Amino acid sequence: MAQFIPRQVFPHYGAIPRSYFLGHHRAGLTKMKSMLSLIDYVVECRDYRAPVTSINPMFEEALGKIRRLIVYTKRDLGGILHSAEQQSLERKVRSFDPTSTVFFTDSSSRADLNRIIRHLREDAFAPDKLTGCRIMVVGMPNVGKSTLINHLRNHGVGKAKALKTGGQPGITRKIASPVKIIERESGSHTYVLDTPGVFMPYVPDAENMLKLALVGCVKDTVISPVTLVDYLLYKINLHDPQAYRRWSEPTNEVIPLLEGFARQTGLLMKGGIPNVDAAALHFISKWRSGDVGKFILDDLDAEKLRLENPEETQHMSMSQALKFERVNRKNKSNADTPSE
Ligand SMILES: Nc1nc2c(ncn2[C@@H]2O[C@H](COP(=O)(O)OP(=O)(O)OP(=O)(O)O)[C@@H](O)[C@H]2O)c(=O)[nH]1
Repeated sequence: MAQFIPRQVFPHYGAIPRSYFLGHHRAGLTKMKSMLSLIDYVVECRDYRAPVTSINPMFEEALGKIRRLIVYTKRDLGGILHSAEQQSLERKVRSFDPTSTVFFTDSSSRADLNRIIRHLREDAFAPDKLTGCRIMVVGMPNVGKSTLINHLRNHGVGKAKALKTGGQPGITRKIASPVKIIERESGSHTYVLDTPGVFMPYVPDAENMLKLALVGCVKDTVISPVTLVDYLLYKINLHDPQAYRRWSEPTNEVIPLLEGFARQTGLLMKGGIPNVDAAALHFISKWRSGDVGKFILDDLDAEKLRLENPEETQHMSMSQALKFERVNRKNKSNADTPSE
C-alpha cells in the first residue's frame, strides 16, 4: 500500500467567520472592569489544548496590574499525563510568561487542585482582614472556569458544587455571587467570583478561530462542523494518523471519513444516507473527550518565534479590536437592510 502523506498545509481558511463577541461578553467585560476596585486577585483560565490561542488579550488591557495566577485547564485532554512529552510542553508554555505563576490542571485530579489551593492560601490575601480576599476567575467561554471554582470549593471547604457547568459556551452569563474556597482562623476567608466567558471582538487569524471552535470556546453552530473536522483531521494526521483507525484508514479526505464514521456509528438519514453533519458533530465531541488522540492544537515553537518577532504578529489592542467589531456590525446591518 502507498505510504500515507498528511497534508502539510490546511487549504480551507477562506470563509471562516472571525468573530464571536456576544452582548453578554461585552457587558461582562464592562462589569468586570467596574468591579476591579473590589478584587484582590485574578485567576485567568486558558485551555491547555490551545495554550497560546486561548489567551484573550482583552484581559491584559482590562485587568491591569492586579495580582494574577494563570491556570491551564483540561490538562487531561492535551497529552499523556506525566509523560516526558507533556513535561517538555509545560516547560515551553511556562517560558512564554516567565514572570507569572502558572498551573496546569485536570479537574478530576486532587493533586492538581490541592496545589492551587495551597498556592492561593499563601499568595491570595486581602489588605482588609474583615472582608477577606476576593478572587475573580476570568477566561474565554467554556474553558472550565465554573468547573474549576466548584472543585476548588469542594477541595478547599468540603462544600458541594455551587455553579452550573456545561459542554457549550455561555452557561455563565453574569458575574456570580462570591463562593468561599478557603477558610482562615483569622476570619479573613477567600472568596471566588465566577464571570461570563469573554471572547475577543475579532480573531485576525482564521486558523485560530478554528482552534477556538474546536476546543469549545465558540458555539458549535458558528462554523460548519464539517470544516472543523476537516481542520481536526489535518491536525490529527500530523500528530498520529492511526488515531481514528477504528473507522478509517489514514486519509486526507474529510467527507469519505465522515460517511464511514456515520455508517459505523448509526448516524443515517432516510434511505440509509450518512448524516455527515451529525457525524461531524459526533466526531468533534469524541475528540473533545479525548477519544481521538490527545494533543494540543498550537504549534509552540512557531508561537515562540511569533512572540519573539512581535512586528510580524497580528496583535490588536482592545480598542482596535472593538473598533473593528463596530465596523463589522455596521457593515452587517447595512447588508441586512433591504435596498429600496
Ligand atoms: N476533561 C476535562 N473537562 C473539563 C475540565 N474542566 C472543565 N471541563 C469541562 O469543560 C466544560 C466547560 O466547563 P465550564 O466550567 O462550564 O466552563 P466555563 O468556562 O465556566 O464556561 P462559560 O459559562 O462559557 O464561561 C464542561 O463540560 C466541563 O465538564 C478538565 O479539567 N478536564
